[in-house]
Amino acid sequence: MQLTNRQALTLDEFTIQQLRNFPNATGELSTLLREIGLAAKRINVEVNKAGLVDILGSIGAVNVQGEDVKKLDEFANNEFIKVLQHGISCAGIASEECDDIQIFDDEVSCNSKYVVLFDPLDGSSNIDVNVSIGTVFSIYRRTSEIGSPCTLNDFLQPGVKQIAAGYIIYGSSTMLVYATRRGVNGFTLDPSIGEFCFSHPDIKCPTNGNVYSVNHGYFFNYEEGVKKYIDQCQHKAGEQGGPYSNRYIGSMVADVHRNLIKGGIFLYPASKQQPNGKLRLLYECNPLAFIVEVAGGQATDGKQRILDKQPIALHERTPFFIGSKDMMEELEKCLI
Ligand SMILES: O=P(O)(O)OC[C@H]1O[C@](O)(COP(=O)(O)O)[C@@H](O)[C@@H]1O
Ligand SMILES: [Mg+2]
Ligand SMILES: [Mg+2]
Repeated sequence: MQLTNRQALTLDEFTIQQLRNFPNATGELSTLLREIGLAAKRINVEVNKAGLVDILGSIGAVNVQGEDVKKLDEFANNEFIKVLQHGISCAGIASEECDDIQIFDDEVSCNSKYVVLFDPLDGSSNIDVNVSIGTVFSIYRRTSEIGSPCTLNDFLQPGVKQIAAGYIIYGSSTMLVYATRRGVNGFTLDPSIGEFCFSHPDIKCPTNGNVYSVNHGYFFNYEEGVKKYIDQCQHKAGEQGGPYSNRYIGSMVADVHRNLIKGGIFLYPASKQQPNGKLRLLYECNPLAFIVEVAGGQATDGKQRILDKQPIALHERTPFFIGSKDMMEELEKCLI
């Protein structure tokens, strides 16, 4: 039985082929996506042998968010920075694990047009227990002058200005999914050749679904509208007749990936303890909102479209609701 599709384009081949549609393109974005693919493969190798080598557990420090930094968080962060700094397309980065932006000030980087924001490992609480985790990234064209070092303002752009965004999910297989305004495509890592291969063309988010993803433990701390919607999910019959199913992995990339493919909604609302929610606008919510919107879904903070929010600070947090269009519209009615 032939299980590997040998016809599938690799990520590198795919991005090079895409260039044929844009004869004037410089190829910088394609190069950047391939560099991100390389960082992802390096991280994947470590994630896959995490129980065998001394890479589980914490480094014994907290990050700028006040959260415990795991060894794999640090490894993934360093790997991303190294690959992007050695590459030719990125002028600087912002990361969940770095207090401040990192400006690459060598000549090649100063002449690069893109900045990249990322959450190197998403789902930190799942790292040590072999549950799916992810990486999220967001790409903007810089607004500062090419030829000079990038600036903070290059990173504080609303999500609607993203040129591309994506995620890697280290799950039962490892996948890289990325979106440009033209569409969302998915690539599965084929371990036999060590390449991401084109497996999920033109991903569309189903307009409806049966799954809602939320941390029920905080239920009594959510605002009334959110509680009303969750209550509705528990009582309302989904397409298959029964009530909606609750699925909450605790790795947002994995939860949103499932809902993107099968239909569903993910909620991380504000609560009494976390009045701005938990998730970070720039490198968690914006990229996922961009991908899901290009795929036909929606994403809001409960009041406003995520992609329209003007960021004020690098690590700002926001309540986050994202998913299938019809489910998002139902939620909106409850939040009024
Ligand atoms: O345990 P909680 O409060 O439900 O939070 C889980 C959420 O926090 C996150 O782990 C935050 O991401 P990091 O692990 O990158 O900090 C999300 O992936 C996940 O959805
Ligand atoms: Mg995260
Ligand atoms: Mg993280």
